[in-house]
Amino acid sequence: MGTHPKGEAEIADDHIRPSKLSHWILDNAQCLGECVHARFGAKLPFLFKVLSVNQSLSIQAHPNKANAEYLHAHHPEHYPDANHKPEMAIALTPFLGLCGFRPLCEILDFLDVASGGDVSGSNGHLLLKLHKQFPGDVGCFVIYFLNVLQLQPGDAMFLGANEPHAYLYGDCIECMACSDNTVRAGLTSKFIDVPTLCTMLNYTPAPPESKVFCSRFDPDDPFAKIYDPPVPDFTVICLQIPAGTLSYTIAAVNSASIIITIRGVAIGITEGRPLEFKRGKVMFISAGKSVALSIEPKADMLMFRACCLL
Ligand SMILES: O=P(O)(O)OC[C@H]1O[C@@H](O)[C@@H](O)[C@@H](O)[C@@H]1O
Repeated sequence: MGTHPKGEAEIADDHIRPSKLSHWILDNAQCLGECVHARFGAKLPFLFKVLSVNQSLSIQAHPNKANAEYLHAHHPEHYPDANHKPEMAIALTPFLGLCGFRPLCEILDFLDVASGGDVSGSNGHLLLKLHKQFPGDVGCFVIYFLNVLQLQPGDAMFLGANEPHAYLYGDCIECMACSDNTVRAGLTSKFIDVPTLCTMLNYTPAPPESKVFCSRFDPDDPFAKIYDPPVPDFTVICLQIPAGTLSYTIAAVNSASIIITIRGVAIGITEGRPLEFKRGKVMFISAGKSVALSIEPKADMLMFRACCLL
């Protein structure tokens, strides 16, 4: 959901022309909000996704802005744009991922096991699972160097520049800067750029709990939880409206936003027309616009909203 040329959003509303989101934004640049427009130009700065990970995604890291510009200029065949790609994953189901280098003592313990020590707690099940998906791929051994994170629904991890990571299993909401620059390390048949990877990685060891990204409650809205990473490109707001609530207003923010409904049903009125919010429906909301919802109160409603709170 966004305007990256590799997967552009189409507007599925017969009343609206042009139907490509990027073209509509160019014609209606005020929808982005003044601050976003001033900072990023007439472009939506973020990409929003739902990932359903059955087979593990590649072990990878994303370049910072300066490195992304360099890599795109010198190797455009591997680095398709000049933007950085900080990203955040918020678990929808129990979710397994790798993130950042483990504390050194843990890595040393695993090496000890490999040379004949105790074999309990060796992550053998995960190793075999990955090896079944990617036979012979040395990336399978990365589970002994990177933290294995088990996230519960609502938990998040933020992947800043140069942070090694992988998504191994589960469903998540993902938001990132509008880019597709990935430097891969393993668990993939795609291009792996070892020299670039080795020079850029964050090698600082840290415990897994330090890799779980904390959200905060919105003082103005008891139903909103804000995931605000330390980058300007995006923020994600989780809206969870309890069963029994009949109405709720999606508040105006000063940037464009994209909102996806995960659970629940509601009718929103915009420009005098009713729009149905239900599982899988995606709405684009212009900066400064609010949407009043009439909610089907039998069950709770869960929505995620990507925006840019500058
Ligand atoms: O290019 P590959 O290795 O398939 O990785 C691409 C994947 O990268 C991750 O960082 C996420 O942004 C995913 O949404 C994306 O699908």
